[in-house]
Amino acid sequence: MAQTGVQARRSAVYLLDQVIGEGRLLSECIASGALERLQPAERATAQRLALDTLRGMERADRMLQKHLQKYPPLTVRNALRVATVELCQGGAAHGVVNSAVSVVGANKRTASMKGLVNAVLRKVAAAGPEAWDALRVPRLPKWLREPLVMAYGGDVVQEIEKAHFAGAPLDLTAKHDRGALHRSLGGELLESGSVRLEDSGQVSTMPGFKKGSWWVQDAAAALPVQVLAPKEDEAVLELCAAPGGKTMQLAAAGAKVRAVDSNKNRMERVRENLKRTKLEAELVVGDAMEESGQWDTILLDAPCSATGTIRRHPDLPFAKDGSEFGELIHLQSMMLDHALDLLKPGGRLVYCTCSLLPDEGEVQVEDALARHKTIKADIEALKLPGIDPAWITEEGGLRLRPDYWADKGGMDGFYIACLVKA
Ligand SMILES: C[S@@+](CC[C@H](N)C(=O)[O-])C[C@H]1O[C@@H](n2cnc3c(N)ncnc32)[C@H](O)[C@@H]1O
Repeated sequence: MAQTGVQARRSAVYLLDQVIGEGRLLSECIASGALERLQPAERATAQRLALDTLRGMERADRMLQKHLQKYPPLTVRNALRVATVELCQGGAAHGVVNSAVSVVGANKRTASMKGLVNAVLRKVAAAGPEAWDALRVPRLPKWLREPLVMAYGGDVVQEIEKAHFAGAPLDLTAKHDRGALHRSLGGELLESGSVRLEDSGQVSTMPGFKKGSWWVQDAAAALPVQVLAPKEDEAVLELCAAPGGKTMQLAAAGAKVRAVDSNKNRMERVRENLKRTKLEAELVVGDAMEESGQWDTILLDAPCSATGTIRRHPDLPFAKDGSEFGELIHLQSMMLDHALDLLKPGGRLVYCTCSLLPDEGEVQVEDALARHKTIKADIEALKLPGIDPAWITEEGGLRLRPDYWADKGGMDGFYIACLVKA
């Protein structure tokens, strides 16, 4: 058994311990150096194993519970989960079981459980992918499932869960020429303009990445700037800009962008992204609530629960419990009020969140329209190629869900509204 496989699995188990035990997001763990000591290939394997295990956690636990009389410590449970997902997704039993035994054996506190791990995983391997496939699609935790069932109904939530379980393809936004990007990388050119790839490999080694001809951006996340439709040389205030996917779209369209974000580290990523793509914007590290002046065109991509991105971030339902969402919802309404105050008469503002919760989308805009009598929702701006008019909501926003475009590989959950001042 290759030592590299053991390293990657050990790191995957560590990531799961952090997410489930400490409530940390994978992105935070990785940014703080959790995978730093691994070679690039091991790092990719560790991340893939952690993501696959989080997506399949409910099934893995159901497979394992038959063979466990009581729950072992979290690290051992996570080693069992990683191995179960690998086995049930076709991994070779001998290598997977031996690696899991090595991972557990390498830790003094868990070494005594090597025998248990070996015995349980051999039974899981015998049950195999058939038993796995017969289990239901993993469900969201109750704290998130309940409000979504209230909003969309149980059948839709099951479809959303299917999309979460399937994961997400890789969507790219072209700096200028989407046709050329499609010809160079293949995949599918979506009606909305994104190029969608199924199996990409390492992003930074793909043709055109170093030259800055494109960037990674979910097809749904690329829509708010299309709704705003900035013109060449138009001045745009972009509130909450980092890591800069929308900043690059605005700048590529020729807009003069003032991009504001309060997080210095995240703003560094905007700077790097602009440098790679050779695009320009004025970058401001600061609080959106302290912006002043009057603008014709504003984009507000407010901080939110990010529950629309679970296909890519299956750690979110495990790391969070919804307790901080109330604060975010309050911040969103304050930011929306402030941004509307910064809007000149006749100006337009696009408000968006990558959330599935109506409290962060439909309800925010409905309430803002009630508070600001001079503001109207512009429904025409939402009618973009690839967008079903049935997705336009009562108050005049656009609700996007992971179960939409199911035959094409889905999209992130998003809410977008275009508000104009009389
Ligand atoms: C949804 S993300 C923005 C994503 C970004 N627009 C993009 O497309 O890449 C929300 C951002 O809001 C920022 N943020 C949170 N509170 C803020 C505040 N009070 N002022 C400015 N930015 C804030 C966060 O740092 C985070 O980068």
